[in-house]
Amino acid sequence: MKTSESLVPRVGNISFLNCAPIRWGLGDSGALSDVDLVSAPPEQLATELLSGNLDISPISLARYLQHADDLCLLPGLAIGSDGPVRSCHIVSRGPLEGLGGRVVALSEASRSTALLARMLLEDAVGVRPRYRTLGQDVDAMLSTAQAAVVIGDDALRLGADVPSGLTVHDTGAMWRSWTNLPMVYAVWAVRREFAQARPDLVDEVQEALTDAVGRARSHPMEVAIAAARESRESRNGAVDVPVLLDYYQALDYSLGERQMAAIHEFAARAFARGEALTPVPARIPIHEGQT
Ligand SMILES: C=C(OC1C=C(C(=O)O)C=C[C@H]1O)C(=O)O
Repeated sequence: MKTSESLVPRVGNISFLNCAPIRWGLGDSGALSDVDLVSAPPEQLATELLSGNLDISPISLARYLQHADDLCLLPGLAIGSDGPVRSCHIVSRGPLEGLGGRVVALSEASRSTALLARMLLEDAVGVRPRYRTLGQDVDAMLSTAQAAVVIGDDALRLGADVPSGLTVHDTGAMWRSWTNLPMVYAVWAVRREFAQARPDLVDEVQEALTDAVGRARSHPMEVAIAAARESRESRNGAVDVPVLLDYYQALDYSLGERQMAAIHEFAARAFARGEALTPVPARIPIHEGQT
């Protein structure tokens, strides 16, 4: 990728293992030197993008749908799964059917999975729990709640080694059996102003990210080894290579027709429940913002 003029785009990257393949791919191609890559948890990236400190970033689908007027979708890229996702779970002490009137703790790190879990519990399982939003610490969450909704590396670790007495319900699998659709947890978004001012840079970043995903897909073992190393260096604890190989098989970074249909379905179901978000996100992504 070669950036035009001197402007270096400020690009977000989720600091979880779900984006380790993209970090690996950007490093492999050398594109890392053409962008100012900012790694942080998803909610922090959303704040930075919406306040103008980032130009392009992954953002939880729920947040994107709340701010669709200010953002454009970057075509072709998302974080989702067609079935189990392995890192977005409802963790419970007993069956989900028993959660009526009980407390379910929602991780403050999540917007999409938190909303999805509420939809699944109320509209698919048919229970009405009470919710409390807490910092993502599974032990602390489960000390005051009957179930917890968790995402990212903590959830991945938990699903790979389930503590006794707990059941892990994968929200990707639940959404798939409810709707027959893949789930899109996050999309890449561009500030509308930036998309209008620098469509050339948006295209370059989009190409670099797509290329990174392709490179990572062709080197699964190298990616899993690099991600395992990354996890050992983080304060949260190691994730083993076989777990990561499975994880990257489950994760889908594409945003095609089926994923767009899934976004519409998610938005429509959430809107019908009274959520403050746009029910029909722009179907034609980026260049629509330039009219
Ligand atoms: C698959 C994941 O995708 C994500 C889930 C998000 C959410 O629930 O709001 C937000 C961004 C992504 O990190 C994950 O975090 O495990």
